[in-house]
Amino acid sequence: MEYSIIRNLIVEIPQVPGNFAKVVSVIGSEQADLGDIETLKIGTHSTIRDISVQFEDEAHIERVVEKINQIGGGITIHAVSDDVLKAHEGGKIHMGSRREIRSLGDLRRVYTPGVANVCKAIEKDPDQANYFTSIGNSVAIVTDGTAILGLGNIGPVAGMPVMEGKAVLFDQFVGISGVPILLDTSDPDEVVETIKHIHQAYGGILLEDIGSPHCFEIEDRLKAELDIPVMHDDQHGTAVVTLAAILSACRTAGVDLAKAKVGQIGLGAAGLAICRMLMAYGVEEMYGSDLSDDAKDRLEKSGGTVVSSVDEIMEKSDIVVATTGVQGLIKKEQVRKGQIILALSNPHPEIKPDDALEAGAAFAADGRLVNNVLGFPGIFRGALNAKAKEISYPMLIAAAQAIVDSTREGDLVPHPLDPNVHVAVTEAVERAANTGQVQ
Ligand SMILES: NC(=O)c1ccc[n+]([C@@H]2O[C@H](COP(=O)([O-])OP(=O)(O)OC[C@H]3O[C@@H](n4cnc5c(N)ncnc54)[C@H](O)[C@@H]3O)[C@@H](O)[C@H]2O)c1
Ligand SMILES: O=C(O)C[C@H](O)C(=O)O
Ligand SMILES: [Mg+2]
Repeated sequence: MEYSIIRNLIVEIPQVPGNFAKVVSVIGSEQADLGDIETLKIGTHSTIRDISVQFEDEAHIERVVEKINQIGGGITIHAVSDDVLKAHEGGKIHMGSRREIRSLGDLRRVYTPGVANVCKAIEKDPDQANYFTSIGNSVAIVTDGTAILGLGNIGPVAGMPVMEGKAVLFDQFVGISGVPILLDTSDPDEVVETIKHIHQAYGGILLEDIGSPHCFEIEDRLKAELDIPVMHDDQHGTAVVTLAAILSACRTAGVDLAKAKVGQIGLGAAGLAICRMLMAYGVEEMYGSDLSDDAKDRLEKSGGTVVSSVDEIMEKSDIVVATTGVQGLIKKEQVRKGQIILALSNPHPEIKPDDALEAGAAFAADGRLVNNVLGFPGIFRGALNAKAKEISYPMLIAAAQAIVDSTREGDLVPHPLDPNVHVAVTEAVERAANTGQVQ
């Protein structure tokens, strides 16, 4: 069963023992996936609950609603609401101010004429901008909309909810102001030129959901031409978290990563970066497959071995990572006993972790669990804290190591809401930026 829709069922349940269980059992017997339950109102005779449920499609929702309404005894569905859309009403972010203006004195300090002195101080010594503006705490989240999650080239405006989401994570996890920038061009010359012209307002540039192959040239050129940290999240944020998950799995399984055979399905932005990171970490046998000859060439040039098909990767590899954007690409029959399988495409993985485990995998995870949210916030916080001019390989390895160190024995990665992991990544990256060393 593929769950692609989340809805909230607002259900009134008369207070008779066993009534709530009847509702839950209908949801279970119809194979819908029960999520959070919130009590909205406790009355004398009945309780109103908001039950979050994942469904396959609209027909599935209708079936479950009808069955619940048929239970009888006063059990009634009052509304079916969409929690996800509700959470997006009005957008998820806004630019706020850090100073209140309550008096004319405040106005003169915060704005004119006081502000002119600050401008002159920065004109005289541009470094002062680090202390008297928000620049050093702001990161531009830049997309051209060409590889939004695994949804493909849906354009930058359709990708805005993802960019706003990244801004929310930046703010809540590490206190960075993330500012979405939507580009209506994918031409590397134009993208680089545009970002160069606007970069001065930001302490760093996070490139997000920019497709391959143009993402490689864009990132390389920006890194060379700007003296602030630039990182393509889908490449390096993903590679860091994937390396961390693989290291944790190897730790638990007692496997030596350098000696393991690793297969990567999909050699786009995320896939190629994962291969490069794993090979730099010491993996000797790195296999990759893609539909595009250019993508395969890039892997060969980076030192990996191209194989012809998904079948061959599944056949050969102890550890399999998939980042194709293709839901259900890996079949249960292709899974080998004891494999570690990370099917990282969002919103739908190449194989569901439960299916992979059922087919014999030793570890399996999807892109909701192994997600670059564990990496990019702390990587940028650490880089900004250190006033680093770039995000270097030792900084990325330090981030991966910090994620491994924050992972409980037996888990693949920490919980993304664990504030300790973002602090640990920040500190490790800052240390690596200052010393050039991982530890
Ligand atoms: N979990 C995470 O943190 C995370 C991070 C980044 C990307 N992703 C996911 O990875 C996926 C790819 O993202 P990307 O930025 O690398 O996109 P991309 O477009 O750069 O790369 C996708 C690659 O997959 C290849 N591909 C497509 N179908 C294939 C098939 N049947 N067999 C082999 N290769 C195939 C394409 O040719 C392309 O090279 C997306 O679904 C995205 O959500 C997940
Ligand atoms: O946005 C995410 O959840 C992860 C990643 O950046 C992706 O593109 O899928
Ligand atoms: Mg992304």
